[in-house]
Order: sequence, then structure tokens, then C-alpha cells
Amino acid sequence: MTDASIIDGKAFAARLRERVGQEVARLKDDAGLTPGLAVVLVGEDPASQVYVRNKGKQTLEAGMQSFEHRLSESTTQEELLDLVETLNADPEVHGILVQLPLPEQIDSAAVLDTIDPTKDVDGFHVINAGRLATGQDALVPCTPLGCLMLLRHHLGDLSGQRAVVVGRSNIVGKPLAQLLLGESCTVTIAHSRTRDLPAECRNADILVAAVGRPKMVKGDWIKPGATVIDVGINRVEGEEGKTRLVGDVDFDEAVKVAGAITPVPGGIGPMTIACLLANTLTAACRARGLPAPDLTL
Ligand SMILES: Nc1nc(=O)c2c([nH]1)NC[C@@H]1CN(c3ccc(C(=O)N[C@@H](CCC(=O)O)C(=O)O)cc3)C=[N+]21
Ligand SMILES: [Mg+2]
Repeated sequence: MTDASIIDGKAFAARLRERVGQEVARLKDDAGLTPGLAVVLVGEDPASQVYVRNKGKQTLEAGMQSFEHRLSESTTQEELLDLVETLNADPEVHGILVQLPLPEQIDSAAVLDTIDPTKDVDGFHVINAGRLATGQDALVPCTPLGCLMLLRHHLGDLSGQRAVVVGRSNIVGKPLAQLLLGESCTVTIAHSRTRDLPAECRNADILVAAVGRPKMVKGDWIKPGATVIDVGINRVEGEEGKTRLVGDVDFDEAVKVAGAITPVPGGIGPMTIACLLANTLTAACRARGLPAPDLTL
């Protein structure tokens, strides 16, 4: 059998950012409105710093304003809530992202639920989770949205497909399951307590791995010809003490069995950032009572 085709998330994300940039330019000309994204980073986690830098750079490249707030590791919950409230009230800020994970003295759920739901470009507020689950207009979490865009582009209509999502986080697994249900897939959410996980995965026409365990999904867990979406971004020790990124899927095995597969890096990661920009554009339009542009490629 021939190897799986590689779904190029990096290239797709670049085109999506281009589209967002066009719409931002149009919004400036037609409505005098420049979308703005505020990113809040608490602490010094080096990996988080890289994401924040990439997000800031790509936000500016798309013609949006980027506001960065770096707070110390010892920031109190009250200080962080004060900042979120200031950003909620700032008319130049259309999107707010508080980078996770937060230090242990902070109640993450309380912080996320303080963000104005109309500015919640991560889609983590309970209002947005509820709107997604009930099929109303929501700001949709960026990683699941990126997965759905690649699946739609690669497969077209998804209706009737058997989708297995491995992982049940509020950030990826649960919202992605909702999105796939909205596309009329038959959806299973599997997780660490699932009995005979490999057999469950072998049922999938669409298999999504979002567990945060390097190379957990093996080739013999995959139905021949299935579409495999690898959400994992795991830093592991490589040669000479260097770190490298691997997914939750054993790519070398999976590529021999799957019909199509997303790589790590260059798959879902870049889509997450592109969808963050798309959500910021959507939030800015809605703040002005304008329709959000259609960004399907
Ligand atoms: N509130 C919040 N929202 C987030 O969306 C969020 C977060 N917190 N905390 C951290 C995680 C992680 N995350 C990534 C986004 C893009 C890449 C990405 O673009 N990765 C590149 C590689 C980057 C590299 O080489 O380091 C790739 O997969 O090709 C990675 C990781 C968003 N996160
Ligand atoms: Mg789990």
C-alpha cells in the first residue's frame, strides 16, 4: 500500500492568515476598525514564551494590533482578574488570550470565566462552551477549529463518518467532539480509561489524538485508509541534548497505514495560531455589529 498523504497544516495556516490579513485591511478601509489581540503570560515558562512571541508576530503580520502583558510567576489571582477586567473594558482589545497553564495559586476557571465572552478568542468561557454544545454562534476553541478546517478541506462532507477523539480535555477533546457532531459524524470520545483503546481507535474513519503522550497511537491502532489528526505537541529529548517535537501518534508507523495524516511539527500547531487570528477578526466584526467574513478556503 502507498503511504498516507501528508496534510500540510503549515501551508494551509499560511493561506488562512493571508485571508485574515485581506479581511483586516478591508475592515480598516470600510469601517476604520483595527482588530486587537491581547495576550497575557504569567510566569517565565520558556516554551510558552516562544508561543507568545509567534502569536505576537503573526498578529502584526495580519495587520492587527498586538498587546502583550507579561506578569511574574508570583502574580496573585486578584492582580490577574484586575488585568482581565481592564482588557474587557478596553475598546481597542477585541480578543483576550490568557496563556495556560497558570501558576498553582491561580484558579484558572475563575480567570477564564471573567473574560468577556465576546472577547474570548480561545473559546474557553462556559458561555462559549455552552453555545457550541447547543449549536449557537460561539467563539470556537482554536485547536479544534483548526482540526475541523483541515478535515473539511481534505475530506469534504464529513457526515456519517465514524470519528474517534482520544482525549477529553475542555480545550481540545470535548469541543472537537461537539464540532464533529455538528458535521453529523458518529462521535466517540475515548480516553485513558477506555477499555481496549486500540480496538476503539480501529473503528475510526477519522482518528484524532489529543492526549499529550508522545507516540502513543501505533500503526496497528489505525484502520487502513483512515484520516489521522495528531494534536500532540510533545517536547522530547533528541540527539546531543537537543529537544525535538513529536506528536501523540507514532508517525513512522501510522504513515504506512493511514490514508492521510497531519505531521508534527507543521500540522495542527500552526493552524491553532491562524484560527486565533481568525477568531480575533470575528470578535472585532461582531463588536461593531458587522457580519464576520467567511474564511473557508
Ligand atoms: N490559552 C491558551 N491558548 C492556547 O492556544 C495555548 C495555551 N493557552 N497554552 C499553550 C498551548 C500551546 N499552543 C501552541 C500553539 C501553536 C503551536 C505551534 O505553532 N507549533 C509549531 C511548532 C513550534 C515550535 O517549533 O516550537 C508546530 O506544531 O508546527 C504550538 C503550541 C497553544 N496553546
Ligand atoms: Mg485522558
